[in-house]
Amino acid sequence: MHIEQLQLKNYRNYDALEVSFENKVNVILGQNAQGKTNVMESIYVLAMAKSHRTSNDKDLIRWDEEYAKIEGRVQKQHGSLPMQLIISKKGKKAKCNHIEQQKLSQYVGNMNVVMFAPEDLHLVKGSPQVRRRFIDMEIGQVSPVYLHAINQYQKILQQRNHYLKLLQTKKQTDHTMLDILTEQFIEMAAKIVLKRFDFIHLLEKWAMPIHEGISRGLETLKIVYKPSVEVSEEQDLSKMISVYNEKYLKTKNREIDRGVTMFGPHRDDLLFQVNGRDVQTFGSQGQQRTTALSVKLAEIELIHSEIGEYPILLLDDVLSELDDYRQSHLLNTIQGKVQTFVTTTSVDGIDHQTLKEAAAFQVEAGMLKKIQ
Ligand SMILES: Nc1ncnc2c1ncn2[C@@H]1O[C@H](COP(=O)(O)OP(=O)(O)OP(=O)(O)O)[C@@H](O)[C@H]1O
Repeated sequence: MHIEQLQLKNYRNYDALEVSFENKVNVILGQNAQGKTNVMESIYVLAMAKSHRTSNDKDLIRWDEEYAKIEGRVQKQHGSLPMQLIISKKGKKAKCNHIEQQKLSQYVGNMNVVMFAPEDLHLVKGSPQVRRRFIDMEIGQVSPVYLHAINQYQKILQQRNHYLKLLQTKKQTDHTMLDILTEQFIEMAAKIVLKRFDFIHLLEKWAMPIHEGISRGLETLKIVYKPSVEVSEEQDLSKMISVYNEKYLKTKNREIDRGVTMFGPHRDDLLFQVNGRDVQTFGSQGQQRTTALSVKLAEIELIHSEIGEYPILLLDDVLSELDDYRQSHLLNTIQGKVQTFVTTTSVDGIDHQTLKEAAAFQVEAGMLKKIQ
């Protein structure tokens, strides 16, 4: 799939923008703080209804304005798909094919993107929260059911935490409500973790050969899902639920003491191993970069295998961060099959045929113009 046209209104430092892109590599050139990342972010937000760099939607609205609007026309195998997202201080409204979507979980997934930005290096060395967010966003793109489950889980988790606080502060003494909430919580937890096991399995399947290629056959990548409870990939839903129930009984008193939920997918993590060792702890900078790059490239293939179309790739400020070999590997992989956006302050040092044939745009103070 590819985005043919993008329109912005009051988005970050863009007052109004209307631009057509090409179904190949689109290079967005500009000095610092001119609006390169903002364009990339707007494409990401149009697809995911969430930013990759802020959890506060209001940040996306141009200062002193009431709302921001992103519109795009996405060309897919089965035709053209207009997408629209309006972000106001009251919330978000999403339209797909001119029809308002009641649930954002139904909207997300119609347009698929993979973003690779400097922050993605945190995927390996950052906190578990970064990796959980990555898993949820990526599964959500290919499975609206999962996105819905995650939203439900967050709601139950909040209610459960609230009730645990009441028990902790003795404003409540009856445990019946906690048992009811826990039953719902555990069912959602088990469903989410089952889906995550499947996803990680697939991601590893795609990432392993890619990583081997980038490391010239020297490194074997493994991706391991680390649950906060002793559940495993081999278990079915009912077995998992019983493992969670045992955990609940064991930790119930401590949870009440602390007033917070102490187990569940919101506490799980992901481990990347190269040649049997944890990359986060033992990996060199280079190995961490290769791992992040392999995972991103694997995501592209995974989305393609799940939905039958390649997603749009957004490379924000990362190309110049990669050495020549990794740069070439990346550009060779996407060449001719993935619509790609690349931001950079200068094309010096990026010497690849794909970029020489790219469409180029110049950004200056929130204005974007095609230059070639
Ligand atoms: N809500 C907003 N309203 C108006 N301007 C904003 C808003 N949010 C950010 N900006 C401004 O947008 C400008 C451009 O930001 P952007 O992150 O796109 O820069 P960039 O071109 O990617 O730069 P760099 O190369 O340094 O990453 C910044 O000057 C910032 O102050």
